[in-house]
Amino acid sequence: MKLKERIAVTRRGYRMLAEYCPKLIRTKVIAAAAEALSPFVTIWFSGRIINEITGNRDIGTLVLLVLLTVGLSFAFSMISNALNRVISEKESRMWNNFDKIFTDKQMSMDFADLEDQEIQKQRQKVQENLFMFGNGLGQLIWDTPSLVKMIVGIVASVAMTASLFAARTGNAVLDSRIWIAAAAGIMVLSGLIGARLRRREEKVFERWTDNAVWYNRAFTFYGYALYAETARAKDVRLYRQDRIADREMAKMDEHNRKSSGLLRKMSACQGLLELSRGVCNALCYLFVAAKACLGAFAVGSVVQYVGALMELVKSTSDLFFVLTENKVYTGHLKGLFEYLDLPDAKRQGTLPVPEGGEYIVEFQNVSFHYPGSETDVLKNVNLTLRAGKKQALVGANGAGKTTFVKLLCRLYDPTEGQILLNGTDIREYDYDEYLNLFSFVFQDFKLFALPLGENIAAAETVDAERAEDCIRKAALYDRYREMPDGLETWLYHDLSEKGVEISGGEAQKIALARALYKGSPVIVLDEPTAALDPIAEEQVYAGFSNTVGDRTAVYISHRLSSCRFCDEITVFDKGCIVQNGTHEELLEEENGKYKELWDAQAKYYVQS
Ligand SMILES: Nc1ncnc2c1ncn2[C@@H]1O[C@H](COP(=O)(O)OP(=O)(O)OP(=O)(O)O)[C@@H](O)[C@H]1O
Repeated sequence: MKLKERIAVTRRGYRMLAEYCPKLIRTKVIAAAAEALSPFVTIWFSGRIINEITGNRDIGTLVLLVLLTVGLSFAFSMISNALNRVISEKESRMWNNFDKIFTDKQMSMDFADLEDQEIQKQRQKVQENLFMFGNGLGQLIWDTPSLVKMIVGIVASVAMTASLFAARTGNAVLDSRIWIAAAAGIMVLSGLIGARLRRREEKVFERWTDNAVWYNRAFTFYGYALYAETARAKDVRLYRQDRIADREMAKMDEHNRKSSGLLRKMSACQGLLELSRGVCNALCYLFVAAKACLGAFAVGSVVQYVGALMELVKSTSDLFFVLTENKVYTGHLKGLFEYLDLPDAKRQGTLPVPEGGEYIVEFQNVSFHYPGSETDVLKNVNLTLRAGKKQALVGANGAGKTTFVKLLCRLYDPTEGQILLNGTDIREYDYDEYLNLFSFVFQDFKLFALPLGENIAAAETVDAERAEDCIRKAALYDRYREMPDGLETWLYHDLSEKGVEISGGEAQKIALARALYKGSPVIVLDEPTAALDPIAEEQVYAGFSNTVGDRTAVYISHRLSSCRFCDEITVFDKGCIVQNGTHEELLEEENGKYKELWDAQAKYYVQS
């Protein structure tokens, strides 16, 4: 990456940190500057105290020096403690804040992208890099204060060692100015070695993480999700799927064994870096000791010079390291930004949805295939949903009914043709406003481990009267009355010990109540009564017209008898619409698909 781009990426990283972790970097920078200055105070005053003891031995000066040393160290440590408290409080929220970056993106990204394997791999890689290793934003947070420490360290140690080179011993070799250049050269060299090793380390790391992405995902699934999630744990026990999990975990052990070789290489790099620093330190010691032996300065100054030179070696080598690190973390940040910048096609529309009035949705020659597949699951579909119309969609499994609904709510866009709302392509409307027109109950709906009322209102504030009305319409009232805390009753035990477990049918009724509560002009129900017992189903249908009122309703069901109340029934077969009409009209079509489906079901209800 070119320097200009690295600067731009780093700046964007700082902007993102300011947005998601406000004031964290600023506080860390101040704490780092205080921390960096603190050892120099001790080094400088220690030198002065030793010189005083070995020189004038003036008690007053000694007491003053000791008091200043202790007082300043105390002041620095108080400042550090106060700042560190603020930092740890902010850092404790940091990972949650990072998590929010990903949840924000996942909420706004196109639904189709959530299923796209490549995009999911991309997300997993940047997420694991950040959360497992702190790469990218984490490095930026840690490296910025380190950079400040180094700069302060270099400036302070140069200031404290300047007199070392000026001090005369009378020996031409030791007094030569060449030592300044030599010291600078050795430090730069040590820094360059450090930087080179860091690049090597990063290359090894890259190879390791490339392989690790899949294994981490598999590890979470086979090592945790399979056993911990009750929905899966049941089947795992009944079908002994733990044996498959054991086999896959054994493969992962093999991968980890290979990775440990790479990790060994990484620690070898670290060892070499320490060695180069050690050599530099030894040379510094020799130089200062030689000058002191020849009487260039008092013993106390040895402490000052050695301490300051060591800080200089460390800071210079760290500075190179951090500058190299910038190449590394800007690479990780770039990966993060590429993921965050994936276009959200659904959110390009800006037209406001007309308020009130009648909504007519029209599918015009719509065909669709899922991302990554070439097979059209909807083929040239034409259908109009008029305001107030009760529309049923029926057909065999896999005929394309749910896919039709997914296009209606723009989880996906048609691959051919268009969908119009009051004559305008739905892609032109503001996405959130468009979605507000619909209430959905999908087959695979999900409720949350939250109070019942919040589940129904999909919000923290619940209109109790309205919620209870919807509960009644969804035939849940009897069960609701048994719930210990009414609308405050928590569902499931995940987050509350007092939570109630609910059956599949009860969950479906709650999902139905949630759709009714939203009160949108169009309600879409994908097999809303599949899990209901016959009496509850009858209750829902008996009140259905009343419930739906003059709203448009799209209704998918395999129980054809429950579609009879609809104004129009559309029959799907292999992605095409093959019939349209009322129940009676469709039954008259002797060789029609509808009659075939109807007869297949009806024979079980006819007494023999
Ligand atoms: N996310 C997906 N990716 C790829 N193909 C999919 C996806 N979802 C569904 N399909 C395929 O699209 C076809 C239509 O599925 P759809 O769920 O629309 O049928 P359906 O009529 O609602 O069926 P059912 O009555 O079983 O609910 C099926 O062949 C299915 O395998």
